[in-house]
Amino acid sequence: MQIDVVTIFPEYLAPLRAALLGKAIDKGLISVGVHDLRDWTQDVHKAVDDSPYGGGPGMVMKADIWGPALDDVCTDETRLIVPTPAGRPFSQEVAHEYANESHLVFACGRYEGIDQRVVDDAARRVRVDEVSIGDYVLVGGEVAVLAIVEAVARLLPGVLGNPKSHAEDSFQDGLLEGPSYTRPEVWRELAVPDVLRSGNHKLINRWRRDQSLARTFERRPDLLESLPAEAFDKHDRAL
Ligand SMILES: Nc1ncccc1[N+](=O)[O-]
Repeated sequence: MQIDVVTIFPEYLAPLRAALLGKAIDKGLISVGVHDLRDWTQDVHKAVDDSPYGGGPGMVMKADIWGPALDDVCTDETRLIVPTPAGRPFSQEVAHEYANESHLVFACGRYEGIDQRVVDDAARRVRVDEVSIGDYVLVGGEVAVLAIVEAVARLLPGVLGNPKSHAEDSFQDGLLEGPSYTRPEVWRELAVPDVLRSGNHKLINRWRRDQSLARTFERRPDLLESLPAEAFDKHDRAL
């Protein structure tokens, strides 16, 4: 998978090459290009923004800078992703969608966003997604790109050591993951739940499912409501 990021803060994307992603890049599973938007400016001040039509606070990033940058970076295969608080919610399901793509381009907006015509024009040639990683306002899209790329990259075959670990991911079965434990057996007088040391895998799986349902019910009842009835077995319903 080829990932390209266009940003005015290329150094913000340095963590992409660290740790898990660094290994994926070394293995050739992912190649990452980070491009400085200012390379497409023509003026001596390298201006990338201007005041908004219609007035209002802040600055808007210019279409006549973004357009040429995306023309150079995007191909016919590109899925263009624009992180914005006004976007559709990013989720594990969307991460799986993106993991099937061959070329992701991320446009990082700063200030009050990017002139809408950039998205409208790009949509004539490539698939464009405006996505949000949460209902809060960051200063720019770079942090969202780091989050999205990490969520996508870990789904790629060969990136994670143990491919089975996706199966236990939170949200994989639509529920939150329950609690985990490891040695020592007792720590500050807190003992690991006996069932986990019983070796009875049927009981262990049942206990884990109950913990997952209870945690989801308590913290994210919305996830339970969005699951179809057949997602629950008769034991679940008895809870
Ligand atoms: N929440 C956000 N704030 C600023 C830019 C992008 C954002 N997002 O969620 O993708």
